[in-house]
Amino acid sequence: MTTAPAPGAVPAGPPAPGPPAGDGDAFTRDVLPAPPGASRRLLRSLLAPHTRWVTVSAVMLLLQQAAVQAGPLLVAFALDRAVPALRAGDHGPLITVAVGAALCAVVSGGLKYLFIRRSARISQDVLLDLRGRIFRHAQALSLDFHERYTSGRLISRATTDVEALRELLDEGLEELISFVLSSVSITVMLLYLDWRTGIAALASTGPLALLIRSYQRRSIRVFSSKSSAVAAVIVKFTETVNGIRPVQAFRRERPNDAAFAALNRTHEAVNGDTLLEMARYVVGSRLVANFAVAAIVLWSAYRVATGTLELGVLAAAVLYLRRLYDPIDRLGMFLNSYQGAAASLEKIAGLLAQRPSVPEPSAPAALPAAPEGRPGREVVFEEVRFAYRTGGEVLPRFGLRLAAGETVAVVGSTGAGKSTLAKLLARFYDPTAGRVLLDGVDLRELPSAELRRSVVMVTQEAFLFSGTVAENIALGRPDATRAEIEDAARAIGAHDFIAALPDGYDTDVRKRGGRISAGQRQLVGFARALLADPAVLILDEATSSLDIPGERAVQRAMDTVLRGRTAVVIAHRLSTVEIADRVLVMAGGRIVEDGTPAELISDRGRFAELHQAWRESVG
Ligand SMILES: Nc1ncnc2c1ncn2[C@@H]1O[C@H](COP(=O)(O)OP(=O)(O)OP(=O)(O)O)[C@@H](O)[C@H]1O
Repeated sequence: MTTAPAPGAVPAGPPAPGPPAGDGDAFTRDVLPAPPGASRRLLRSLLAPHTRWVTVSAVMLLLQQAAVQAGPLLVAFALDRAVPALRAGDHGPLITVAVGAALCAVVSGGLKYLFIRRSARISQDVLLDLRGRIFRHAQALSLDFHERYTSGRLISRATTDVEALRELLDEGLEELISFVLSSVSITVMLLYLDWRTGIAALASTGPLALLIRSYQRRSIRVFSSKSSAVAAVIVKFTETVNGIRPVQAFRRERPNDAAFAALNRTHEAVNGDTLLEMARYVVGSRLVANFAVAAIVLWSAYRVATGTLELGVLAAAVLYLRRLYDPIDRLGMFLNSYQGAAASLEKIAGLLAQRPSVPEPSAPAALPAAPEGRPGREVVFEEVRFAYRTGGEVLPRFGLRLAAGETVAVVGSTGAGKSTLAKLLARFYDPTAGRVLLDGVDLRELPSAELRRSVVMVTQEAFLFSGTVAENIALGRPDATRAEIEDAARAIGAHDFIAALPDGYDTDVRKRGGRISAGQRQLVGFARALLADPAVLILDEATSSLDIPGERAVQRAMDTVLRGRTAVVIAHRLSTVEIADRVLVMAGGRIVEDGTPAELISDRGRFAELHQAWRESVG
């Protein structure tokens, strides 16, 4: 069957460049859009399972603060009552004060210990939960997200941003509660001593509130840049380490050093900005506090002079006023950790708000039962068009039918769209228009478990996870027995080299001695695919690391793995093309030739030229 471009299809040619990834792109700015209030909802959902213990901890802290605040009252009682009573020969009140002070010390120490233990457990549980959510979500997000977001940013979200929340939970909330409690108790004391002074002290909190608001507004921006600056450092680090081979091969160390130093300096500068904001706040708040104390003292002195206020009350009021303004620095600490956590939570909420671009179907469909004896499943691309999110149209509208059990080789120049076609079939992306059908069922309607069972893609870089060789082969069928794993390896021709590894199939692939070559990795990838036994198998340049002397072995491995299923092979070898039932030649995103190898050779088109060149290179 041949492809028939639909009428009105976008003309073939190089894809148009996509929109520049400039400042307008949320991905470059590191703050992904999240619905309003998402950070608050996220924090609430994280704390919800701990409501009971959060309440208990808050009560513990309240009682602990009450025990601390009782200290001055006991001193007052000792001076006013206990000392005169002692002079009169009564030891009782002083003993009561001593016992009371000891009790307060024990209760306050004990409660503080319990509070720290409990709050640490809550914060650790919350962080565990949050890190788990980030990890699960990252795994669920689609390929196009990961291509743009990068692993460094994800690491930064799961580490430094989660750490910012830990600071708030561990220290910030305690600071806030002690600030509120001491402010309220001192204000009550002041009002009790002299209500006019109390009201004046309360009035002075107006300018302080304005100061706090402006600090909050400015610092959220600074903290957001701080989190992005840390992320940029981690992104550069991971990119360099992931690409260490080309970095060393092309001597990129020096330019990399310079780029890294620049990012580090930005990080330093942004950190400096957060400290500067904090310093501004502390200086401003002290200024307001000192001004308020001076004004109240001046006014109270005038009242003392006119006889409307006692000197003792003035002295006590001044002492209390100082104590009222002291915790304002502590409030600064809280605001600092709060802003840091708010900026980080916003980024995490933005990440968690991302939805997979290839979502699970809401109404999943099942594949029809395959007719007895028919290998593989039929694949149909129906009026499909495709553009990557960051680029122009790569595949103009096309239709294509692959019969069940057919082995189809796809050839074409680099950038022709071969991998893109394969990725649509494996549903790493959904088509921009049209449908991809597997035995008549739209891939979008298949539950991902069913889809991954039915369609398997083996790529050039057969990735091995940490674990044993056997576990790596069994990836597509974790319940496979050891005998089945070995059978698959034997069928592919990988058994001999695996058996020669230090611990055979139990060799850890990341440990010394377990390192295997690129070609061997590809054989493991083949064994994995054979064991998974999908109805449709896609091999994307999967044989490129296998050496020419092993050609016959490769041929056997390919024959084995392709037999009994529908196969799409992005072919780089003549031998692969020769075993195909059908060849598709792609150019500029279009299928320009389609037929059996023999037909295409006799047609004298592009494939015939390619075939000729291959023949000559093989000699
Ligand atoms: N993730 C992506 N985002 C944006 N554009 C992409 C992406 N991947 C590929 N492209 C573009 O799509 C076009 C087709 O790429 P594709 O990888 O499908 O080609 P190919 O035929 O497999 O090439 P090769 O033989 O070099 O692997 C190219 O122009 C490429 O720049």
